[in-house]
Amino acid sequence: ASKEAETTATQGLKELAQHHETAAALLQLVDTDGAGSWPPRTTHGSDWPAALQPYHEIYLELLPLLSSADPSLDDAVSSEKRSRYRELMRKLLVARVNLAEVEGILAQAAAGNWGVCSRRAYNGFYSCIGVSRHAYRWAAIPIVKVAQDEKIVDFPAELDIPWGYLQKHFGLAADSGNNTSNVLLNYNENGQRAYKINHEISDLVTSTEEAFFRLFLDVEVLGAPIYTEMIRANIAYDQNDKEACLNYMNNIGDQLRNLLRVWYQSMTQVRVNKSVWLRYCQGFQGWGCGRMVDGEMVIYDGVSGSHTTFFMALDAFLGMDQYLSQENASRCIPHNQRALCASLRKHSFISRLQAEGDKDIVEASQKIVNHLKVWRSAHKTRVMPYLAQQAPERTMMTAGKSFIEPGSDTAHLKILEDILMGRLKKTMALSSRLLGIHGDKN
Ligand code: HEM
Repeated sequence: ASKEAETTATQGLKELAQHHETAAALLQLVDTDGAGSWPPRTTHGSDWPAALQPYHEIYLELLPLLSSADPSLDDAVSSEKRSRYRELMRKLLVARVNLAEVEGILAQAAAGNWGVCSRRAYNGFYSCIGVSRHAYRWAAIPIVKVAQDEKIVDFPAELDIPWGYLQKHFGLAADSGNNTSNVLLNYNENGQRAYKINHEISDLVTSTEEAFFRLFLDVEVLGAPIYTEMIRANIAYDQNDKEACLNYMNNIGDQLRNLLRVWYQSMTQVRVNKSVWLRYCQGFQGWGCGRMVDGEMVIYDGVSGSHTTFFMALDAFLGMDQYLSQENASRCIPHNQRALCASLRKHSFISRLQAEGDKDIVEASQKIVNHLKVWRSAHKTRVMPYLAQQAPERTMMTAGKSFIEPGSDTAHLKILEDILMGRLKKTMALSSRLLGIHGDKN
């Protein structure tokens, strides 16, 4: 979108924010975390304050060492490779990063002084540190057993101290990166991804990596206008303007169909290849290590598709409960995204729909829920084979579930399938409830 169009969009939102809490929550997200737009605006590297730039350079310099075409099955070889990568990263960080200056910039931003570092640069820096932490944690792609067995990782201060500021700023608590840091903020406004994870392994790995991560951006690009329609639908329903509400609900249905079409077209074997996804895209985004917090060992999960802002917001708009546990949400979802969803959930009118007077809105809601139901069913069917791929150098671990509990791979896959099935069933129940409203009337 042109700058002018974005300004108009923000202006429209400002107007709405005076009337409704949901709009105020979206405006807060767009203005601050989004640096004035959604998906969030970012810059990487050269537009940053000079003191932050070494991080960008170091990640890119070490990128060729991260992934390999032939992961070893020998623990000693893997350990040696990991130590080499980590030592090199530590050495470069110590040599080039002036931590006091970096802290100075982050402290200024924390105090609201954005003159020293634009929000777009701050966003890009969050991505760089998030991805660099994952690189340090694994030090190799594909990830290997010896690294999975490591439950406490001693990060360099250069990666820990900025992370503390960044996590505090965005309002979340995990040691690991999340979908916002590692995926969304990794793209600049031209759709270029700054921190790739595989370097010249094969065309298949490159194209799979590109297509897979790009889908999360595409969902947010297509989801952004839907947030405003949801808010307008809420306002119209609260004002008893049923005709306007119906229009907005129909718009949501149409736009959702388009968004999901992109998802269905992208999550295919041609674009996201099963033979390389698990080893070359997924493992790195996992985490599975942690630290002692108040005398208890806390293990963090890594980046999961379940962090996708759009699906969280849609569930909230429909009045569904949150997929993530409160604990996981507070670890992995930035505060302003959680606040938007909480507000959409609080103002959801779906459970208030009546047979008398709301028939058309009920129908429009049903269409939306049906789209979501079909997506949940497709997601479940399509993704399970990706998780079942062979990766002898590692044990099973999805990004969203670290699997610290023992069990066979089949048992673990069953746990995941059950989780997805549970969510599908809840969506089906909502669909039936909406159908029941008609049933009562007829
Ligand atoms: C190969 C690709 C994928 C695999 C193997 C996969 C796997 C999974 C698994 C195992 C879960 C449940 C555990 C957890 O919470 O992490 C999950 C949940 C979820 N995933 Fe995916 N996923 C894939 C792609 C995607 C994409 C591209 C999106 C969205 C752009 C997405 C969105 C979600 C959402 C929203 C949930 C929460 C459950 C729900 O709302 O039904 N996933 N995924």
